[in-house]
Amino acid sequence: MGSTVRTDTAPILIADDDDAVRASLALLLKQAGHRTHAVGTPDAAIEWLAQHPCALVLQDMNFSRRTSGDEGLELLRRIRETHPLLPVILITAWGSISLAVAGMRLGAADFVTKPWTNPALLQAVHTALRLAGTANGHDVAPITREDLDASYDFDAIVSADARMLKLLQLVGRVAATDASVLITGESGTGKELIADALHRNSHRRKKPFVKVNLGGISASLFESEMFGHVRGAFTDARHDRQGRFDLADGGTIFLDEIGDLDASSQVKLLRVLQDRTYEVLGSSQQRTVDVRVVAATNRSLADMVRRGEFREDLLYRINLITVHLPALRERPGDIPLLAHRFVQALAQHQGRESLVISPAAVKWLQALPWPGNIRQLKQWIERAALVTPGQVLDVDDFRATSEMEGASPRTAHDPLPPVGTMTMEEIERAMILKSLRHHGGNVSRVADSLGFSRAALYRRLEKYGISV
Ligand SMILES: Nc1ncnc2c1ncn2[C@@H]1O[C@H](COP(=O)(O)OP(=O)(O)OP(=O)(O)O)[C@@H](O)[C@H]1O
Repeated sequence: MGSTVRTDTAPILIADDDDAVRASLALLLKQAGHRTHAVGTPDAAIEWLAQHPCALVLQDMNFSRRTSGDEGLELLRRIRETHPLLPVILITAWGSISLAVAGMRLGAADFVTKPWTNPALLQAVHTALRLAGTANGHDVAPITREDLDASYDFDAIVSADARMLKLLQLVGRVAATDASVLITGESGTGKELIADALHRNSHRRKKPFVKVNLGGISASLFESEMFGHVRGAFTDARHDRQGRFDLADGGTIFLDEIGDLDASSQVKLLRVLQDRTYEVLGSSQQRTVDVRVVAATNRSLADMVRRGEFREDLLYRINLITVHLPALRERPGDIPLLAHRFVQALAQHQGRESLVISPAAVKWLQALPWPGNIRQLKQWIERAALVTPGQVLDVDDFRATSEMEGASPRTAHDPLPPVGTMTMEEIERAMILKSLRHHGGNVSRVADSLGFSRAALYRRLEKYGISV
């Protein structure tokens, strides 16, 4: 589980009133190569911290007969006041998840639940130590693309946008840790590409990268899909089936469209993410898994938490780090780079070595709003190359696609309804209906033309009550 490379030189402080817990934590951490110091009260913890360097605090939530957890939260608050950058991991009891959530809000680095599993606890400790090292090393100087390419493998990701470069720097740094990462952003902004980059730049790169589209898995199939089943586990289970977690063991599991997960599957996912253990359906055997979790969504999980549609504890579990990808219209400077890269790839692929895109066409593309982001840009270029017999892709070659999809440059005459007459949702609904009519109800083509994945389109069809 993880590596046992020492990333700290200062000791880890263990604060727990139970002698046995202190002793077993100290032993576990010592075996993993860390120095420790243990105390039994919050006051002793604060006193020790005032006089010693410390790499991380592992603290219990209760120090007396009271079991409210208030003492733990108070200790955390005091530590944050004097040591704002020091990572603190809370040890909470199962069932007191709201306490863990309160602690995360106060700035805890992570929480482990009692009874803990040693691999999960060590993974949390190593991740928090590595991330703390990362945070303390924040640069002030802007990063250049050359610097990034010298340190990381981001070959597949085209961008020179300052916001993207900063974000890629963060991706490169957290890739080395086992921290769970949540990638957000509109459809087609490159979330999967970033997930892949996290894996590629991690110590897990030679192990599997397993993508699971949670939007496509029904609640009844969730366990069998994720944890596997043994023959006879249910009526249709004629063979043993390996689950996705097992397939990803040692590597990275990419949970795409995590905002689409129903309530019962959310609990099941939380359990395995918490303990790194699960049971194969139909067998009572517990399995332990060593995975790095990366999740993605184009929905706002914070809003979903507020509406009671997504568990807050699960959100904290999956987003130790959040990476938000800007929409393509927010980084139009990347459009020429992307366009040239896509044309180059096509030229190679189709053996049309001299295929290029004209400067005028690039400029024209830069003025478009790109609701389907980079995926849509790529599709347009592929389509234009398909219909163009010549070697130069020009404005006219794109115009046909644009007219077909009802898009036009922002600088051209304004085809949009007057401000205040339609909401974004109404526009989206109207556009989906228009595209459905145009493509005779062919969902794949509609998804393609709007720059959505099929899953994303189906979600919208359901949301707007459109049946096909
Ligand atoms: N920065 C980039 N450089 C080159 N290609 C990119 C970049 N970003 C995205 N792409 C390409 O655009 C397409 C869409 O990207 P990706 O599938 O990663 O988006 P996504 O955000 O995961 O979409 P969705 O939410 O619909 O699943 C892919 O073909 C990907 O290779």
